[in-house]
Amino acid sequence: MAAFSFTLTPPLSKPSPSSISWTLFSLSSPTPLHFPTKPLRKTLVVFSSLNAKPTILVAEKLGSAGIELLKTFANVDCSYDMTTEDLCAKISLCDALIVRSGTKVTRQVFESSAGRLKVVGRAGVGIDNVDLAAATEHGCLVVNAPTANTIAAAEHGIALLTAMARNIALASPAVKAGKWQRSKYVGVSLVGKTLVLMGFGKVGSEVARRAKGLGMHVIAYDPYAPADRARAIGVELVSLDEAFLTADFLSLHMPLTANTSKILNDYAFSKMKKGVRIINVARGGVIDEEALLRALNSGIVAQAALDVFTEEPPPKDNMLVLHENVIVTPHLGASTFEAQEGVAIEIAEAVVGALKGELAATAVNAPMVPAEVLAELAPFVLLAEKLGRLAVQLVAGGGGVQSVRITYASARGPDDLDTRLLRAMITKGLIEPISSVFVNLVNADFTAKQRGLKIAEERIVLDGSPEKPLEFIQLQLANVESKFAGALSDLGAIKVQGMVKEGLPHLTMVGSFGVDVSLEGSLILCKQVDQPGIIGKVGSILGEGNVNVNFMSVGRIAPQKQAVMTIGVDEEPDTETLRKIGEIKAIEEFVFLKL
Ligand SMILES: NC(=O)C1=CN([C@@H]2O[C@H](COP(=O)(O)OP(=O)(O)OC[C@H]3O[C@@H](n4cnc5c(N)ncnc54)[C@H](O)[C@@H]3O)[C@@H](O)[C@H]2O)C=CC1
Ligand SMILES: O=C(O)C(=O)COP(=O)(O)O
Repeated sequence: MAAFSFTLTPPLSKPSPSSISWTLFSLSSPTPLHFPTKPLRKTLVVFSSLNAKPTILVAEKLGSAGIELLKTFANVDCSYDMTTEDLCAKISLCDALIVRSGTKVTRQVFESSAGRLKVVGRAGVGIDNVDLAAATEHGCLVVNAPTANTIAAAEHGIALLTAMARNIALASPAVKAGKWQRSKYVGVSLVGKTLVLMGFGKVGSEVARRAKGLGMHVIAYDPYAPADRARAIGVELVSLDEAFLTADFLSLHMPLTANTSKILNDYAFSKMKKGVRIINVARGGVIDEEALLRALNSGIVAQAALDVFTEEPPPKDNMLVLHENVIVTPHLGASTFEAQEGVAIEIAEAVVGALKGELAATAVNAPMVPAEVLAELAPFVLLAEKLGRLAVQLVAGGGGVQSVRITYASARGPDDLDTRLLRAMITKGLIEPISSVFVNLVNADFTAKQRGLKIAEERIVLDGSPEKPLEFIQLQLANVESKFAGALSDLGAIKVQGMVKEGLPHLTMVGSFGVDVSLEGSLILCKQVDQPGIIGKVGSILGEGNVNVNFMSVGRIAPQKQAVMTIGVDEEPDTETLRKIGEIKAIEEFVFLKL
């Protein structure tokens, strides 16, 4: 992110519903808008504060190092053990919320925030307690802390595995109660036994390393895991059926999703060897708990060690918890001092970064755009938004746009250009001027879909330097009428095209007319019959109206034929000035556009 700085400035487009607003990648221009200028230092503004510091609500216990870090940037409200009602009541006063697994961040929470909540930080891995669809619809970024508790979770998995195999959890209270029952607590050995890992991601891999050290034969079921990573650790990836058929111990390390929900069910247990032992430090919901109870009672499952439950805390009469062959812990996987300090710092950095405008590397509901891609795309990001704003203002009537065709011309191969950011900004430009919706990278595709805006993207590979990510961007809006007929292409679509020159966005084509104007301030487009004196007349009228002209350019089909004049202006002309321009005889049509 070295090429960017982040400033706190008012949003460009419209007032925010709260003191903090998300104006993703709007440009705040630190120099007066005169043309030509030197390239500006771009400032990406994601959140712009109109007044005080942002407020971050920490809803569950977080390591002190993380709290201290948050306090350097924001007002921090640590309110633990809130009811849903308490949370909903507070949330409209908060810009960010940090939770662990104990808080359900439901649609109701996002609705109650009334647009103020911009970041939810999950201080841990699993985000199954956050309604991601609702977050995205509300333009709220969700970030997590996916790495700092990996080892703790893996160590807890191994602790449960060994404690279960040697009956430690049962034997210990018995001894404390004065019972010396050595034959009752004879265990099973681990060496040479097959451990199946369901899910071979960060935690699964760390469990594998440790289990191999215990002499176990480790295999894994994970259709998405890279085979070379498994090979490097000496783990074979197997099919689901093979996993069920061969396991002596089966340990779960997958996220809870629609696909993994109740993946251990009656069918799965029916395939397993009699006497299999189950460990779950992932999520309660990946096991059909009633099916597990049946399998324990029938003897298919000899023992289970559970850290997580479908309902947490589980009800007091939960038959699994009370089962004599089940050992349990209260969701302790991530609960080591070291992991909690690490997670707290990881999430604090992610949340503060997101509030400052950095694209979080751990964003869960937004595309992750690497910093180097972001750096080179920055001027094009601005161009994309400006072209969108310009194109939609050329549409006649308030019906908006139903479809947009975006053409990216580049000397790079089609696979070497990440357009998600550009698409999001074009969507922002097309939608924001005609609605009250704030569009950002999180909700752009959702907002477009919701408004029935179809986006078609195409790439043209041009000769040129692949150093530059793009030569030009072109937008075409089909099936719309235009308030400026000169903006229509031969096929009747509104067409605008632009490129980046010296780091600044430029408009280079309107309809079939080549133009060249820096996309700053506002713009007047005039269509006229090409003849001497027009530029002077328009210039004088604007001068009389105290409107500073920063640039003029004329694009014509041929001498004495029709031409389009683009005039960049710093101030908005009053109606009288615009009326006078319209009265110039040779001018056939004109339009004033705010960028
Ligand atoms: N008990 C606790 O306190 C803790 C629990 N966890 C949980 O452990 C689980 C794993 O965490 P990480 O390893 O950090 O996540 P990860 O994302 O690194 O790994 C998850 C793995 O599951 C795999 N997977 C996804 N869908 C699958 C499917 N249908 N079948 C098989 N594999 C599938 C993925 O390909 C991935 O390799 C998560 O559920 C997380 O919430 C993590 C930390 C602490
Ligand atoms: O990181 C995870 O997925 C966990 O399950 C840890 O949960 P916790 O933060 O301890 O409530």
